[in-house]
Amino acid sequence: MPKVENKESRPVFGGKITGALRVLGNEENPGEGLLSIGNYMALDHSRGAAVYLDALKPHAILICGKRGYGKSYTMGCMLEELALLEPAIKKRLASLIIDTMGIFWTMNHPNTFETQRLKSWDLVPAGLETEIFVPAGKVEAYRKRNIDVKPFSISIRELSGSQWCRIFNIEEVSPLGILLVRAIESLRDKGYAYSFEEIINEVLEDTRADSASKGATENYFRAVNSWGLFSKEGTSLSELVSGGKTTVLDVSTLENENVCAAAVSILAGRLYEARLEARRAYEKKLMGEKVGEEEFPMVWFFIDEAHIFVPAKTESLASGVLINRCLRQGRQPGLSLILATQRPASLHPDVVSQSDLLICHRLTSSDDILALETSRPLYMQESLQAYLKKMGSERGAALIVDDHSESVHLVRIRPRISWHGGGEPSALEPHSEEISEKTAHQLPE
Ligand SMILES: Nc1ncnc2c1ncn2[C@@H]1O[C@H](COP(=O)(O)OP(=O)(O)OP(=O)(O)O)[C@@H](O)[C@H]1O
Repeated sequence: MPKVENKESRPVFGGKITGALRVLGNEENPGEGLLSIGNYMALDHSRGAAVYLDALKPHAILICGKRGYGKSYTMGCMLEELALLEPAIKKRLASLIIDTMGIFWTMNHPNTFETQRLKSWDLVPAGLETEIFVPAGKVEAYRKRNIDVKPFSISIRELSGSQWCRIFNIEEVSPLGILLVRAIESLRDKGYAYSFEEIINEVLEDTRADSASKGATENYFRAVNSWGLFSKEGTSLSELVSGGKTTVLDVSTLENENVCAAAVSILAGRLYEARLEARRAYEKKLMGEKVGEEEFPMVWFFIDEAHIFVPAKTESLASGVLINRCLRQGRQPGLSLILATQRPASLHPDVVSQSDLLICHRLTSSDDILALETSRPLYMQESLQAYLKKMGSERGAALIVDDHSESVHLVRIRPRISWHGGGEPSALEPHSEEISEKTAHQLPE
């Protein structure tokens, strides 16, 4: 990775800068742990100096933009760059992406579709070592399509009675809700893992509930069982996340948004706890104490379709942990949160105000622009709308607002080296050159 001491790399749009700008996200970065995300784009749209993001410190990053202008592509570039870091830094970091659209499994394959474009950037197609997890009950369906996946499940006992009520959209004070909460809390009190069968038995044995509520509860849990996301023990965090690893958790088969939010909430809570523990161990090590265990890595937690998990006007099952722990307190334990959305106006306002880096692709809806404008940093000299107008409509172009150097940058995100699975399908046949490139590196059927 080249060392960046580039005096040319000043932001196109000015802003307050002290000395030469080096790396976005950390003014003190010594030229290591850099994510090469693209190049400056001059106002005449010619290519300028390279742009890097800092990966040494934890960050809260919001990526936004209207449909099809590069959000998931940019997240893919960041995942690639984290996977390509120098070994000494890479082993202390881990990437985990919640893939709501089922498009990141393709990262194992080289991007032979854009070989020519990559060449113009001095890049070559390359697949990345990625582990893909899917709900345990869906593993066979993926394997039948020749997609190599691992099973993921959440322990049933991680969810409280009131969380189950949210998942089923049941009022906690209804007869059904009361029965459900009573059964779950009684099982949780026993302190061991339990299955759906044990929940159903607990419900059926409840002497205070009516038979209609019992029957309905039984039906709900039988339906949940068929989603294949829950099990008695659940997948351990260390299986999912470890130093140097890129993990994709594909939740695209889960149709129930509340369940996705519950899964994210549990994972985010566990990541936060694990990092707090790692941080304590690190401090002890600094104080000279012997600490045996391998350190849990600093995690870069990526979430696509973030408006589902941290909505503006209501609370999802994941809102609390994402906002209060990951966003507000995540920096201290070393947890980075990267959220992407098409609809900033539908996001909780704290996401915008707590993000230290905003990567904004094309946006045209006035609601969305206003949502970002409302927490517009004072150092922005023009309105966001004016900046976006200058940026134009090129896919992959992005405005980056960096709270660290208090500056605004116009950047063209680099092409992906690994296969991007989120492109729009076209009714036209691919160009003949693309076909020949593709058949030379055929993707599995
Ligand atoms: N940096 C880039 N360089 C070149 N092409 C890009 C770039 N970013 C995006 N594109 C093109 O735009 C297409 C759409 O990008 P992407 O899939 O990231 O959209 P999105 O913003 O995530 O859309 P959605 O909101 O629908 O998920 C890509 O398939 C690719 O062809």
